[in-house]
Amino acid sequence: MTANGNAGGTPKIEIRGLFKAFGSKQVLRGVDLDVRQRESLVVIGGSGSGKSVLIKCVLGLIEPDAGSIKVDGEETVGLRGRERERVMRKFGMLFQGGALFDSLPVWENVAFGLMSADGVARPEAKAAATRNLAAVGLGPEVGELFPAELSGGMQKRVALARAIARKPEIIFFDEPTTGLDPIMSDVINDLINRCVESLGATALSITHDMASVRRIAHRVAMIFEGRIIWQGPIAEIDRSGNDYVEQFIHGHAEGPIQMPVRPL
Ligand SMILES: Nc1ncnc2c1ncn2[C@@H]1O[C@H](COP(=O)(O)OP(=O)(O)OP(=O)(O)O)[C@@H](O)[C@H]1O
Repeated sequence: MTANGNAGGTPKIEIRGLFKAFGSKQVLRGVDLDVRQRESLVVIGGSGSGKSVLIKCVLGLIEPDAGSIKVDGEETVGLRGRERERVMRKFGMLFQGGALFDSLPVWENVAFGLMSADGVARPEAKAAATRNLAAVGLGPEVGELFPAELSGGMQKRVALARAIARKPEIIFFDEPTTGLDPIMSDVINDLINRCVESLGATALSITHDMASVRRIAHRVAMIFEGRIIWQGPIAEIDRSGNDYVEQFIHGHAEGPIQMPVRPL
């Protein structure tokens, strides 16, 4: 992806001192992170390190115990009802697994938000869905199929078409390439870049897939034990000088990140 032009100004998302525990399990322990306007930031980290919890806090699906999450400079922690909806209107999401509605044809999946939240009439919504499907390389005939009739890669494309349908300012990608072969992963990464660029959107993603990170990230942040322990431009990830990042990007079992494994 090309480097982003706007490094200054108000961050699109500004996270400060974010804490979240579930019972006695402290997951986020003071996350500080900025996502700049129109940049693509990817959060990496091991399984269970809190990536999904972090993204859910930003989305308002989980209430943090402490801390601040500003979107365009506006505090969003604690927003409810219409105020929360107004912020949600800026967001598009591509969930792990696609999260398509099995009972609806593809075009209705793509047009769902347009019809239900924006009140767009069915014919216009269908035309918009067809345009969005074309943007991810799918013909209008795919719109008439049901999700179960599609391959995993096509489902991801449909989920991407749905994520961009309402022209969000910020798009969240949760493991966008999980379960795809390397070639289809590359197609999806490329589509993500094109969609984010053509919308002029800001992207916040989480993934384990380093090939995907290298394709879609302007900047990378690594989360470990509930804090951001390294962040920097993607061009610097191979010379981070950080042992945790080194271990993660090379996938070594040995290193400072220890997986608790009990003997058999
Ligand atoms: N609703 C919840 N209730 C209780 N514990 C939770 C809840 N959501 C997440 N956790 C716990 O928080 C920790 C972090 O989970 P999270 O899903 O954020 O990890 P992750 O970094 O996204 O992992 P993965 O890469 O495997 O998806 C885990 O130990 C998980 O069990």
